[in-house]
Amino acid sequence: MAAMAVNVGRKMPHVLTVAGSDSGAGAGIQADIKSCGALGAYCSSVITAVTAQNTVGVQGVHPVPEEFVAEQLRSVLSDMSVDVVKTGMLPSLGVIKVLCHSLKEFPVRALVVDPVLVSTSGDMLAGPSTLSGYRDELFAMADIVTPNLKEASAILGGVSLRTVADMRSAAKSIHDLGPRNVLVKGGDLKGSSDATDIFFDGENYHVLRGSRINTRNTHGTGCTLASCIAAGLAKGLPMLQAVQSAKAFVESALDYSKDIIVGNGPQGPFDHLFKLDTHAHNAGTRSFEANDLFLYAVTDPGMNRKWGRSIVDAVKAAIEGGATLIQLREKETETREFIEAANACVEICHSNGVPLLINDRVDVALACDADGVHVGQSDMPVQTVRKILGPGKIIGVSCKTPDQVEQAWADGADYIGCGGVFPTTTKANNRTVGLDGLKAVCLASKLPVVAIGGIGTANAGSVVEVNIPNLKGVAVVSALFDRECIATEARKLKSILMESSSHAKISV
Ligand SMILES: Cc1ncc(COP(=O)(O)OP(=O)(O)O)c(N)n1
Ligand SMILES: Cc1ncsc1CCOP(=O)(O)O
Repeated sequence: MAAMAVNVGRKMPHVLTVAGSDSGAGAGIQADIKSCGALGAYCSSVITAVTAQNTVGVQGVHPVPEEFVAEQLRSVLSDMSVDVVKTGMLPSLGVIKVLCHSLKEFPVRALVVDPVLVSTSGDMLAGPSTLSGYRDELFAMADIVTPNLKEASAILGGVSLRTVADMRSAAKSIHDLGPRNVLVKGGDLKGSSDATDIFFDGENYHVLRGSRINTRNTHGTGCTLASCIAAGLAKGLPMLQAVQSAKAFVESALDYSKDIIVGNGPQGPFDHLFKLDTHAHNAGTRSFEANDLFLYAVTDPGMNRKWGRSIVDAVKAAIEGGATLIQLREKETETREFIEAANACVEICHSNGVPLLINDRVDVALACDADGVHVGQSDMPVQTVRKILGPGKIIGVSCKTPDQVEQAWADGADYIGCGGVFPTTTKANNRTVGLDGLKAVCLASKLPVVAIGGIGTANAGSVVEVNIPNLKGVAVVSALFDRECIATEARKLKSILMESSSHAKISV
């Protein structure tokens, strides 16, 4: 709703990265900021060293004086309500001591330690005294430590790590040094055809298998994984889930970026934001804006049959009348026909700058390269949908309660559909939550919300009057598609929404 567009007073999930700058921007601070941004967490940064590096290797390291690291830490931690601190390159024992001191003065919810000792090109990034600083001071404060095989070996005095069984015992030995959880990353395990990591929480081992992506663009993988874990924790995920979704993100990003070319050296960076490879899938997908929810038109095959219209004509008419988002909710349409219609609708929607989502059917969304999917509480879980569709797509989820809203946020949904706000005959056996239920959902949600269920010209104004900033619009089925002229009804509804929101207290 035009007047519901301002987000006031929302606390952002916040990660502070304490790490080195990588001039080539594949790793370090630059990778951390991009990763957190891609996952929807704010990322502040304390720079511990400036490095001169590129895709060939590290040409120079210029540590930042310890007192100035301390000053940066104080600036951020005293002001910005940081949820999670993530560490990368800590170039001296002094910097580790400064960090431990700051974390005691300004405690945070979680500490993620990526023990950066050696760069992927083999260059040393920390001296021997730093290693003792990790072991003797920082690990005891850490919620998770994420060494690769070389780092795990160095931490444990040079033990050789050649098998998954070795990784398990390394995880246990590192856990004995104090961190609550350990992730030993096996990406470099010789002779392994996949990317197996071992997660140990002090009681249970979890073998996390992933695909090995064949690419030179792996620079910054460790920084990215640790930052994604930190972002997940900042968003409220439990540790194992944060690790699993971070691993899935890194795998998708490596796969997406496998053919991009930046620099001439043996190790290239990858694209955290899924934007650079214009030939890859998801390219050109329009990013989600909450105001797209303003007038959300949801199709219905029964209504189209009743009025003798095709799906494509119905969608064209809704867009002509001003719909800002389309969902194909084709419960009874055969898959072949559904995909053909969806392909045509994607073209129409995109040439009009309107995103298109598919209800429930992730396979159809993939087949037609739709902008995303809307799922309900008993459909495919949001985390699974995200894994399949990747981070660039829009995922909406139906929620009736604050608990469901909390889960949707943690799972990485983009918006909430809340309803039925009013009784409806379009969806059978659907519990009505009323305007009070809608308010409760909006107040609990950090995500934008769209109201659905029994909404039309007669009551759209009362929905707008709920007047909570993250309520961004109405989703309607019968008020558009069970009418003689879809475009006319869309225009009427849109002008009511615009008029009512101009009276709402919150201004644009
Ligand atoms: C925008 C929007 N909100 C809610 C729903 C309902 O989805 P779901 O709970 O999956 O129910 P069905 O649509 O599958 O009957 C929706 N489709 N769109
Ligand atoms: C799909 C759905 N989810 C909750 S209510 C509803 C139906 C909305 O249809 P209508 O706008 O015709 O009431």
